[in-house]
Amino acid sequence: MNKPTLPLEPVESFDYVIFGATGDLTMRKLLPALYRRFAEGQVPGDSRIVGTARSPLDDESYRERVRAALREYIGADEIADTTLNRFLGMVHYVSLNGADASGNWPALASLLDSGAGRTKVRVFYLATAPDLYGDIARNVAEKGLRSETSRIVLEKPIGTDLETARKVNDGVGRYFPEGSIYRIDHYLGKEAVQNIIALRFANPMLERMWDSESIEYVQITAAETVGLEGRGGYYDGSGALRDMIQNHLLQVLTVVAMERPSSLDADALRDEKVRVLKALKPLDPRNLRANVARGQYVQGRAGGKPVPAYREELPGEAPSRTETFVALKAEIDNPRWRGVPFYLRSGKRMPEKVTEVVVQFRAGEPGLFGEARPGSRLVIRVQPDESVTLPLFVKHPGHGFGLEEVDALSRPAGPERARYRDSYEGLLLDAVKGSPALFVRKDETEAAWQWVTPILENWRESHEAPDAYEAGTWGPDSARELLRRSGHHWVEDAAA
Ligand SMILES: NC(=O)C1=CN([C@@H]2O[C@H](COP(=O)(O)OP(=O)(O)OC[C@H]3O[C@@H](n4cnc5c(N)ncnc54)[C@H](OP(=O)(O)O)[C@@H]3O)[C@@H](O)[C@H]2O)C=CC1
Ligand SMILES: O=C1O[C@H](COP(=O)(O)O)[C@@H](O)[C@H](O)[C@H]1O
Repeated sequence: MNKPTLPLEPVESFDYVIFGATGDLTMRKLLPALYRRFAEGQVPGDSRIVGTARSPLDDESYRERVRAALREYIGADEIADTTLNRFLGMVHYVSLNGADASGNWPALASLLDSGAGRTKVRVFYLATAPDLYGDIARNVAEKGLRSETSRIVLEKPIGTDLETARKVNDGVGRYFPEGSIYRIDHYLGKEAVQNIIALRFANPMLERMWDSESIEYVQITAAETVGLEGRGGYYDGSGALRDMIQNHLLQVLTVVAMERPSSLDADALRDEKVRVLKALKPLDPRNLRANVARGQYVQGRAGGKPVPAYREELPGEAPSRTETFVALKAEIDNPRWRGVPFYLRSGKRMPEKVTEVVVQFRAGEPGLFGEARPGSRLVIRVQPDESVTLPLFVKHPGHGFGLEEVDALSRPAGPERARYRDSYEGLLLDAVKGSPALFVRKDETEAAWQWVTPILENWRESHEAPDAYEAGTWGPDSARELLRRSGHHWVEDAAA
């Protein structure tokens, strides 16, 4: 068997232009990802990273910020001074209001066109508020910055509901063809999420059992221990449904539920994913509580320490109805999945940081070995550690037919297995390579919003507050009730 390795060949030289270059996302995720790829030899030294934002900085002062950020967000033992200095040599800064046509575009254009600039791959990465995306795309195009090989990467969120998502998509789509628009969802960059595709379609045994006849329900959980982390301004206008479910968890659901694609090409994959999103059964707004639980954390504990309530973490005194937890029951109305609940949940201030997919197979018949054996449970752990487990019953060694459970499928992954430490690393280079398979197509985003928007509207109109849950717990009782009604329970309750 060949040992699987990630291709680490260098990509071709590029210019990465980041809008929002002084922001948290750029400093915490984008630049560390580019640095690591550079340090491991994938980024040619004549590439350039051009930061833009309104702050009046020059190359040197911006480089100092980048240096500090890399030291903060990448472990000191991972940074060699010589490598860091070479990386910083690739970094430039142009002070620019991306939404303003009279901004300093000539300076950016002349920097990009200098040297071999026009022949390089050019990636525009939009890491500002999304309501600026249309204006930035227009200015990039009208100021002549788009080249033959340009791509534009859009950070989430693409809008805050269906209408605003369409506005963002149409705004950018006026200046860039869909084939060059890369909507990033960092969950698709996670090794274990990609592995679901391999597990499902490289194992005929699993592939044949992957339907309502064999599977009783699926749970997809993304739990975080953190609270607001200073992002209250953004989060309070968003909430867990927009922040995690509409994008990341629905993307994971598409990978779990899609039909076999005709190939691994971007459009073949995305055609199948969008079919799943379009087959999601609309939730009945008159009976929403039967299918959706939402919560907001109150004081409790995290990491063994007392932590404040969500409302206390927000600036100002105003009460908030923003949900920090959502659990919902989705159904996919197609022949493969009809009648199989897909339980999705995500929350802040949960007892542990864990993202996993649990596929619960149906129970067996009673008889030969006494009572009916519970159905097997395939657990695909995405993070913090990556693993795939499928316990099966075997005969206990010795006389008689006592049974015991053993792990039939197990792929524990220590850090040594994961070549990319962060999912942005692979995705940022995929944009350079012109490989959009792990990015979200316009119709996918809009189909996801189409399904989610009525829930948001219902919450807005109902004026009901989210259910309280103590920080450090698995969410409000309503989340457990949601499954209990169908005779199911969350995986941690099953283990208790
Ligand atoms: N932070 C995170 O972990 C994540 C963030 N996101 C999303 O990414 C986007 C950026 O987030 P984040 O970095 O946290 O936000 P920040 O507020 O930290 O940064 C915003 C950036 O945009 C720049 N900016 C604002 N207005 C303009 C303008 N008119 N022209 C050019 N630049 C401008 C700001 O710089 P200046 O003021 O100097 O212009 C700053 O660099 C948001 O949409 C967010 O929702 C998505 C996933 C995770
Ligand atoms: O997009 C987001 O994701 C993070 C969680 O990402 P993960 O890779 O750590 O699971 C979440 O904290 C943040 O609120 C959200 O905007």
